[in-house]
Amino acid sequence: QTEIHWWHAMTGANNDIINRLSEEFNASQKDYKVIPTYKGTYADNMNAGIAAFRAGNAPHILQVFEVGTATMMAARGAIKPVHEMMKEAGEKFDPQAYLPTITGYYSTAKGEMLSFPFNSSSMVMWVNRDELKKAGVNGIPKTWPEVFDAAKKLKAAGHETCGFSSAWITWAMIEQFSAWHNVPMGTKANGLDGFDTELKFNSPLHVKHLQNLVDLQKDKTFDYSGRDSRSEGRFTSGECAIFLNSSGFYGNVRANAKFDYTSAPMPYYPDVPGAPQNSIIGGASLWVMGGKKPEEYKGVAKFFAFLSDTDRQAKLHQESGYLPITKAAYEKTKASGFYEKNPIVQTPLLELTNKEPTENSRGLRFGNMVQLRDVWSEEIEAALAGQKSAKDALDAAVNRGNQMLRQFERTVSR
Ligand SMILES: O=P(O)(O)OC[C@H](O)CO
Repeated sequence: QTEIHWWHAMTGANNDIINRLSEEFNASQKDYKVIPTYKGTYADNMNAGIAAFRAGNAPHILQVFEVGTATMMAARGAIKPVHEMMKEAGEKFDPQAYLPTITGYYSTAKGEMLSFPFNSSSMVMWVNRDELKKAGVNGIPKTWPEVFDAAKKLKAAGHETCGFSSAWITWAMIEQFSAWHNVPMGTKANGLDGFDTELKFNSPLHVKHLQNLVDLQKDKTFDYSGRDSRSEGRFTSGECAIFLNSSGFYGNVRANAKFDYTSAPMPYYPDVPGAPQNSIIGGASLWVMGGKKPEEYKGVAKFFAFLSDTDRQAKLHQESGYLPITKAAYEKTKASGFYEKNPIVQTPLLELTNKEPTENSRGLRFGNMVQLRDVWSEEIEAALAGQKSAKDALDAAVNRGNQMLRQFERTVSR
């Protein structure tokens, strides 16, 4: 039996899904055994995979979050392009079967799929309806000013440590925020049209938004929840009744929240013309590592074909809140009337397709993005702590980020 090692970053309900998929695949045939291993956060997992490649013992499959895409693409030799592997393995593979909004992220300009889309998400606003009602908030807030008002009421009604909050601070307040308001995060369609891109997210709108968060942080009407999603339990525990996080949070919400919850589109500023625009995808894809034996690639290809099966995809989407990866899985879910009964799962799809994407909302691809996020978070944290003005923090985030982008450009052109 040929072993296929799969390193991932999924916890809780999503970890259960990874284990189940591996077991099902292993039971479905005798030649290959998929062995999943949890390696920590997305950033930890990616770093572990890259370090292992250098040491000559990389896993076959590495789950990498969307912001690692440019780095993986540039890592020639370290990766085996998925379209190439599927072809060599003779596995049935039709790139047209997958949703283009998702595959576009993971493909070359020529449309060649480099990594396999697995758990794509978008960001939504998770809401605790019971607490909103208790605080006297009528309906679900749609705009940022409405969220701020609701958060003040929640605070007054007993949510002293958290009026509202968000996981993934930069994903929420810079990346998704820019797309949702149709303002550029950077030039060159946010890097999708070339690595020679420059960051632009220190506009008056971005500064105004960060300033609002800084003001509200003072008495915890907004309370910071960190750079990734490790504090998402603040929603399921009931502490924060409004919480921006991935749509892929659904499984954990269902398993842990003991209240009436739902998801709603991200808030927007109503005075911004055209807002809301459309959201962008997040989550992760599966990269196949380079330097493995043909027999091992055959097994990986078989596993990807197994994952693409319509029923399996539909189930994955419906259970996890991640997006359906194939058109067939989406159509099947829609035709079954699932979304009418489970609107929570439809929210990210409605956001992604809210309007035809523009240069500002097709997505993003910045080199060194994992490190960029840390620098941006550091600056936002300084502003939230009152050490810098919102404007200075965003100017610094942009300037430091641009330097890192130039460094990345030099590395890839070598
Ligand atoms: O929680 P996920 O898996 O949807 O990922 C969220 C962000 O896109 C990670 O960069």
